[in-house]
Amino acid sequence: MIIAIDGPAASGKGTIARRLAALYGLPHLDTGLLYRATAAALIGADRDLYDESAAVAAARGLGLTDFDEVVLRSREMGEAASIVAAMPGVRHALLEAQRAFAARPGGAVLDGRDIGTVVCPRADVKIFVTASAAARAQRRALELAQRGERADYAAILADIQKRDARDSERTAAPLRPAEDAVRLDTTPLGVEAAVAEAARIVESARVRA
Ligand SMILES: Nc1ncnc2c1ncn2[C@@H]1O[C@H](COP(=O)(O)OP(=O)(O)O)[C@@H](O)[C@H]1O
Ligand SMILES: Nc1ccn([C@@H]2O[C@H](COP(=O)(O)OP(=O)(O)O)[C@@H](O)[C@H]2O)c(=O)n1
Repeated sequence: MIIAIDGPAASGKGTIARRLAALYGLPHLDTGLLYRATAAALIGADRDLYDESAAVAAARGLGLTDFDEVVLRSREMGEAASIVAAMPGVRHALLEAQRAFAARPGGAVLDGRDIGTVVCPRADVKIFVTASAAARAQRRALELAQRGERADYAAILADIQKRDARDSERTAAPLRPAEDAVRLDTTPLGVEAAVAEAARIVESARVRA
């Protein structure tokens, strides 16, 4: 079974994807880390983030496991990731590895922006996770504060809105729900309720299959 989870920044898609993967015994790929790692490689090599050929080379050089999540999950890296993610060459360089991950025997759970639309258009289950920008900014502020990163709510809200706009308005694989995705608004839901609702969506897709 392939489960595709998409949605905007800090909507809770990673949390839901990890929990569904554990529930169904499936491997999980957080595809945002690929774009974050591409950006981190450019920054580490002191290259311009808008240099598409350097970004493509960085994307091609990535493994799927060599991630330092402490560095990659910073605010700065989220913003940098969305710059390189708008480049068609970068998306193309990362596509095959994501599809190969999804094609593992037994299936997989992938989360990102274009899993249901581009990476796995034939996924068995597609969930598009949303939440209000205010709820997402609050969650991300709490997450960053827990990790010891300075977390100014207003700045995080502005970051999220800018990144949502860049991700939705780009021409290469923009953030949007697949036509056959089920939408899950987690604004009023805690983690447990959101995961339970996502599991219910998976179960009803399995009944239909
Ligand atoms: N339904 C929820 N209610 C409250 N907090 C949540 C919920 N879902 C996720 N979180 C928290 O919000 C933050 C962002 O969630 P995450 O799953 O990483 O989002 P995304 O992968 O969409 O960026 C994390 O700290 C997570 O624990
Ligand atoms: N499948 C994906 C995953 C992430 N991305 C890009 O990578 C950035 C970081 O993604 P992420 O999922 O790690 O970010 P959060 O939603 O966790 O804040 C996004 O803002 C997108 O620009 C993408 O374009 N396609």
